[in-house]
Amino acid sequence: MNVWSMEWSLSFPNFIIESFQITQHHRVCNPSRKKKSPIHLQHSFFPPLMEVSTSPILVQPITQKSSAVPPQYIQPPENRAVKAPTQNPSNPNIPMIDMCPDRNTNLVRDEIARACTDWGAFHVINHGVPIVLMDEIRKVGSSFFEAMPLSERICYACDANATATEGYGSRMLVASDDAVLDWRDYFDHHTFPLSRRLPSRWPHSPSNYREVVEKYSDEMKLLAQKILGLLSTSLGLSSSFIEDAMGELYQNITISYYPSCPQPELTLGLQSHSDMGFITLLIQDNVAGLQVVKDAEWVTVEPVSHAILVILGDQTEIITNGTYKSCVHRAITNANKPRLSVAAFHDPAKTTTVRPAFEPHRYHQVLYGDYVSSWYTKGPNGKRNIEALLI
Ligand SMILES: O=C(O)CCC(=O)C(=O)O
Ligand SMILES: [Fe+2]
Repeated sequence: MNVWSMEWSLSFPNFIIESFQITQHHRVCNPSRKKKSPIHLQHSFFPPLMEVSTSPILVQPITQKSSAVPPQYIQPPENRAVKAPTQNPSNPNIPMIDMCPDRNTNLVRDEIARACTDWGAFHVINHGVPIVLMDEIRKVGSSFFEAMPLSERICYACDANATATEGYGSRMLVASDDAVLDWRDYFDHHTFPLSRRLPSRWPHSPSNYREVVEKYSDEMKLLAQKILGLLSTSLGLSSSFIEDAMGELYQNITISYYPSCPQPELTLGLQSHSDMGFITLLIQDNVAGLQVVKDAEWVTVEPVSHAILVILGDQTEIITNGTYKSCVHRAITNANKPRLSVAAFHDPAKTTTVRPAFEPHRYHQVLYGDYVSSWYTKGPNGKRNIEALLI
């Protein structure tokens, strides 16, 4: 047993029992089979400490048990979020682009080009995605985390020993056992190609959960294709250039839930990173927490309920030869309210090689599968992975 687990066991003995039960529940419940009652496992024995020396699996149960942040969630001082000045003229709001079909396409394209050059991220409105659908996915997502009992939620736990598996978890970005943990739980859905889409693995409740995620996934794919077309033409490429280079589109939808945190000054909801793929389309609830880097400063992306945030990923930086940079972002925590976001990631197949569209190449070409493996083994740490490809 390491020192950390000893301290943990002294300060949080109830939680140790509970985290062990979570692991056990995961093994016995399968949402597609008849539900088994977890009751028979509860308090059946006190687990030996050796077996529970790993970190807790989920964040949400900690917040219900403790007023202190466990040591594994404490960020080193250089990574902590210092409060941004409320009004800072060098920190303007992220660009807002009106995609209304009545607008002149050249104008929209120019605005997108400027936003991609200056920020690597921008809000879109009048994007064509029904606002009711955006509200519905936020609603079914928060119902999963807040209305479904933990004993049922845990039936959907992802495989904690593999990376990027579908389901309910907390450790997507964690590269090693001694990495600082994110103050976030999530549900990850595999949605495209359709052969990966298995709604029976998604939450059964509320009753419209699966239908809403499917519809939302279809809408996000259409919007992603539209935006990739505009990115391509804004660089003088044919409108299908990036989509063709991407090949078969892989889409994951991650609903992130950031519980309120007793010591937000010590933690991060999600560490600083850029997304691996081409573009991410993100919506948030009305609780601020997402921050992006602009001119070496962290800027908060204020929630706009009907807007969708477009975040450029590393493959877009590679294919545009660095004309458009991927956006470094993170999520901070707060002491008062949980926060929810829904991210739709659009990536190539792992067998696709991505290379710059312009000469001379400033980045090495990369097999996307290799890029993903390096991201998961080294961890994101801002832009470390893409910088390794610079020529
Ligand atoms: O929750 C957010 O606002 C950010 C989520 C995110 O960056 C991610 O999942 O990659
Ligand atoms: Fe991200």
